Amino acid sequence: MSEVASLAPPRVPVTIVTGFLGAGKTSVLNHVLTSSHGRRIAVVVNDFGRINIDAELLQKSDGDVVALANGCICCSLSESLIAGVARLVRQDSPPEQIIVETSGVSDPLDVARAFTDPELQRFAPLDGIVTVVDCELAPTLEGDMLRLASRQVIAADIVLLNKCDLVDEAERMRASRWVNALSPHVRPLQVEHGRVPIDLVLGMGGATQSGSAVDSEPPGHHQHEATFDTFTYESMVPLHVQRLHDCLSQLPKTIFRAKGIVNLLEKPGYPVVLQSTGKRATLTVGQPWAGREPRTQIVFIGTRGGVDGDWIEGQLIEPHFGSTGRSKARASTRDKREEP
Ligand SMILES: Nc1nc2c(ncn2[C@@H]2O[C@H](COP(=O)(O)OP(=O)(O)OP(=O)(O)O)[C@@H](O)[C@H]2O)c(=O)[nH]1
Repeated sequence: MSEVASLAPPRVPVTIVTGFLGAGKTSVLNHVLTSSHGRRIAVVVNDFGRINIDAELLQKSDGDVVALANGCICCSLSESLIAGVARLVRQDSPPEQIIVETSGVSDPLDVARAFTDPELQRFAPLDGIVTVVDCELAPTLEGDMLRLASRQVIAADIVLLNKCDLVDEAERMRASRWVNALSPHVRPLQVEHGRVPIDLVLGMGGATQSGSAVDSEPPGHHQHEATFDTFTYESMVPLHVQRLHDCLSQLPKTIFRAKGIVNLLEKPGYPVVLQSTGKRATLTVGQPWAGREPRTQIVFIGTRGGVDGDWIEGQLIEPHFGSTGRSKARASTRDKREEP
């Protein structure tokens, strides 16, 4: 009997954390991972850009992190998601819970659909979908961006109205009404910096709302690659803080998100974490590079055709580096994907 039990795959519930670009998904994840709950949690993080910056920013150092980059787990990386979850569950000491952080361009119902696979349902059942909303930015979205953000809310079992510190009561109510109009069954929870009660995210006890929505949604209704572009700037040459500041302050509205690790001229020996969402940007000094080679890696994400890599490079590359020095020093890429 005990032998049979040990041969059966463990059942590890999966929570999907989703939300628009920069809404605060990684903040939620870091809050959960660093809180004292005594549970062993593994995470799958997906970044749309070529480099998985989120994996770098996670406050988790053991092996229970699966990083999937350069695509979206709701479409091009769906099989990698399934394989990653399977690997986590089948390891010698499997986690008690898996959290999947989608990229900001993901449609969570498509991610959830991967979990309708009977085999996956057996060992990694979907527990629920948590959608993080930036209550400052969400009401300003339009067109395709608004449609995507709306789908993320419609899919939610729980909605977190994040960044409440940045808005007044009237704006919080506005964001709250927007959520309720889309999804009358959820009561949005107001939070700051992703600080959500842990039990709300872990052990939701079955994907009631998301489960039924998944079944009723037709597949293949969206194409991220048709909607979003990314550009990755990479360089070994230290970057002047003023250049970075000037670039960020002039970013066109078509770029929603920039994030990465910066090798700043003014801060030798330390990587500096760049976070930029909408018109806000922060730089935070990280732990020393130690053995790592200092380099700048910044991913820019925006609308299709709205991310001008040449312009970004023109802003960031130090003018005293001639063309030879530049080509050696940098390796930026307009992130390539299959055309839809
Ligand atoms: N003021 C304020 N800033 C926040 C809050 N939550 C997150 N941020 C900041 O917003 C930026 C984006 O937060 P992340 O948690 O990385 O957002 P994300 O949704 O994971 O971003 P992507 O994965 O790129 O889509 C970071 O600079 C955070 O520190 C909040 O409640 N208030």
